[in-house]
Amino acid sequence: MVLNPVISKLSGKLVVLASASPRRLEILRNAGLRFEVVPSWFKETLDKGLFKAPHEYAVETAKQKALEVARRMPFKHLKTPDIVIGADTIVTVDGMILEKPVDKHDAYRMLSSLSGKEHSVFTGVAIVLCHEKENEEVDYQLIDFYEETKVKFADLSEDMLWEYINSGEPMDKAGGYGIQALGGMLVEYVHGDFLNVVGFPLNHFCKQLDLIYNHCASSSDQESASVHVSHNGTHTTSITTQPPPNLELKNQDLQQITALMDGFKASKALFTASELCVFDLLHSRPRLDAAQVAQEIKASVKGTECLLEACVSLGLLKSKERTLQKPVYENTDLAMRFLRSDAPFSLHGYIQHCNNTIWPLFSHLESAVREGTNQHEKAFGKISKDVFQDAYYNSQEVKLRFMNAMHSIAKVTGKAVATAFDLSRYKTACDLGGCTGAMAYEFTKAHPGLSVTVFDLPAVVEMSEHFHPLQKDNRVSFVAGDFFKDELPKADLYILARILHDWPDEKVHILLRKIADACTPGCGLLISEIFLDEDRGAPSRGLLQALSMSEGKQRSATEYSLLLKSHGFIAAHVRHTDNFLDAMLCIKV
Ligand SMILES: O=c1[nH]cc([C@@H]2O[C@H](COP(=O)(O)OP(=O)(O)OP(=O)(O)O)[C@@H](O)[C@H]2O)c(=O)[nH]1
Repeated sequence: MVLNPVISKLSGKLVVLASASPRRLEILRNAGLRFEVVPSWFKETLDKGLFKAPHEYAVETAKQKALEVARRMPFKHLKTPDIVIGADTIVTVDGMILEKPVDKHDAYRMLSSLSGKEHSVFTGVAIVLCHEKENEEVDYQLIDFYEETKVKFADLSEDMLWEYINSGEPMDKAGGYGIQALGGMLVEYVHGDFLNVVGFPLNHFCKQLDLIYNHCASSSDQESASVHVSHNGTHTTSITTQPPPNLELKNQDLQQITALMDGFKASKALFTASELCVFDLLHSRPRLDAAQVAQEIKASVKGTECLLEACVSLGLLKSKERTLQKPVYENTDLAMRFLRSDAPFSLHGYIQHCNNTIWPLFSHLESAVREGTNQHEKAFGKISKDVFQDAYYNSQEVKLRFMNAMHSIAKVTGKAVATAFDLSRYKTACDLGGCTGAMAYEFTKAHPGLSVTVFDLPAVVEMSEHFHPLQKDNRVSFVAGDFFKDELPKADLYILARILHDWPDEKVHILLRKIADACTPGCGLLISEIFLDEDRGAPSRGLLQALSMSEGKQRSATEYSLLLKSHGFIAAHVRHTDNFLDAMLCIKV
């Protein structure tokens, strides 16, 4: 017989069936398996609402039944089994999970819900492989799978129902019937494994043993395997071999955790070097040693030495050893391009903002999470009602720092956003909240026929000329106003770059309504944001940024397009730019 070699693989092993079901015992005995029966004490009380699909509930119950026996045996039976098998059978109909009826009325409820309909029978199976270690501890490797069989019942009259219930057969059976006995008379057809309905999917079990013992997952194999077998058009069987709980210390995992734990130290080292203008100094005077750098930045030699060495380890500086002399330092290419304050793509302004604004907010993250509120008061000693009003109408220093931060991000991201779409049909654009105009200049550079009006708060427009490029472009102009309150300049393309994430949906609707009112059909609206993946699992840049945001939230491209759609904008294209920001072009219909 074809399957016998698989069953024979278990000979000589202590196999335990963790089940009180006489049907399971019979099915496995008939297959020639030799085993002990130790019924599980696990109470079948898992919360069904916690499972996405019914089979997950059956599999989890099977696992718990088998694990309970595997863990109990070494203590109560003073022997460790090699293999423990657990199973759980359920019936599903109309979104309900039916187990064994608790009384005759429950049996009536179940059987009448099955009458004249097709239902599914799922049996979840768990195989626990026990590995005894030298110190007498036991490792458990868990393999689980499930099988689905479809069964159709004939129409059942009340008389038939009660006659069957009064036979006593339904009481210890999932769904209230035993297909192998009187219950077989109620059934019109069965699609799939008959024994699965009775309580144990023997064929699938043997295939799984074959996988374990003859193919990939030997009992000592710690790797996971996943195999999906499709039997026929009516049902699909899944086999999932899962790794045991991983008790081994893997260096790669440890490195991942350490990198996360140390992440803040790396950020702070970068912020400090940037704040102390180390990268600017080493740009104008490369190859200084630690004492020379310390003197220039007015810091201690010891502290500077540590900071420089840390920057070398982070790839921001290079050190050159000199025989019998102290090492000297210079910027790496990365520092030259992004960290010196006069570099074309300098992030210096944004780094200062991170250090002075984001860092203090993050140091109160625990309170922010507990309270769900902005931690401005704790971090800066005063309540914040509106981050922008605070940033712009606070001290001159704070305002400049904030504008610098926005400017550096816009310079780094501007080209990718400006060139994401063909905008040749637009002649006039309005960059709402366009701050220093850095993004607007990228748009006019990329689109020769386009003029851009930057619309921002009066305090911003007043300062914006400090940031204008040397070669001024008269296609960029500035208008002062509040986009929530004032009339928007007329344009056939509106740009919202890094604006919407700062606001809750209510405010986004106010702004979009104003833009929609200013638009004629065919006008464009270009939004640029970090678009979260649709399952909101990434990118972490966006998700981490959300932790310190006051009122706003990060959204996926679909979430943005739904907001826009409600104001008559159809999302025409979405571009993931690989830069800081993604972009979406919408058209007013
Ligand atoms: O057609 C049939 N359908 C179902 C059965 C039997 O129903 C029970 C299902 O219950 P469960 O999976 O919880 O298993 P228990 O009997 O409680 O035993 P455990 O100790 O393993 O929890 C099962 O016995 C099926 O065989 C049937 O006989 N015919």
